[in-house]
Amino acid sequence: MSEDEAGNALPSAEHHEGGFRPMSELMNQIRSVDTSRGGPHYGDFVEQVRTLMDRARLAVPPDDLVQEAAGILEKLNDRLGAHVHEEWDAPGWTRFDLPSRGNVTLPPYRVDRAKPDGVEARITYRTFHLGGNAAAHGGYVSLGFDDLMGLAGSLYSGSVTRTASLTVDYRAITPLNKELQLRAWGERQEGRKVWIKATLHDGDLLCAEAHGLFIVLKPGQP
Ligand SMILES: CC(C)(COP(=O)(O)OP(=O)(O)OC[C@H]1O[C@@H](n2cnc3c(N)ncnc32)[C@H](O)[C@@H]1OP(=O)(O)O)[C@@H](O)C(=O)NCCC(=O)NCCSC(=O)Cc1ccccc1
Repeated sequence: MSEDEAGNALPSAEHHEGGFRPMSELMNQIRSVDTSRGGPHYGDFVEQVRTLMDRARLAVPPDDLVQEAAGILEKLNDRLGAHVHEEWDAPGWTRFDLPSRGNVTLPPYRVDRAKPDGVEARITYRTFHLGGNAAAHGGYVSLGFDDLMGLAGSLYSGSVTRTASLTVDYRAITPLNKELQLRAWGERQEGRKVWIKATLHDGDLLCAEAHGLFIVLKPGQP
């Protein structure tokens, strides 16, 4: 994707008017959102991109394969570049039928429960998320927390929130390629400030826990 195309992918002024307005529309009118963007095989595409990232993390290919892969990917990126849209039109936030609502940049998760009193999800850190010594990278653990704590913050407060502060305590290594349990819930709210807690478990083992301050956005705030 060229820089021009990347520029086109940024939110337009129209969509930024009212801050996270499309997200709040999504929270309020979840049933009316078009979940078919990207078509019936979009999930296969996301899965192949994820697998490519897994392979890229650990593969040691010979140079002829490196060149072949780079050539194939360059052609594919050129073709995909012709179909880049701005963020609110992309399937990567509306595909609730897919892990992480179709957002390939997030660790894949499935939400089992999302209510004002809390969110429960199953999340899998993959080979791509390797930090070292078979453990997930702490930044990706934090990414999973941020996304699902943001959801918990919005449901708890009934408004769209942004992360102001996020603290993660890493209690045990987070394993890869295994479904883990992530829970996030609101603790209290004072005005626009919403305090959210979260845990990440591998069965009975607490891998990490987090607490964060989320701020309810004012009308028009980006
Ligand atoms: C909006 C805000 C967070 C707050 O600014 P404003 O609106 O101007 O509000 P103001 O500064 O007046 O504060 C209000 C009250 O809060 C307090 N307080 C504030 N901060 C702190 C603190 N750190 N620590 C402690 N307290 C703090 C502050 O003292 C005040 O308290 P007071 O009322 O006097 O008692 C701004 O700093 C910002 O945009 N930061 C960047 C956010 C960003 O980029 N985040 C990452 C991307 S989001 C994401 O990824 C999530 C996501 C997931 C999934 C899907 C979608 C999204």
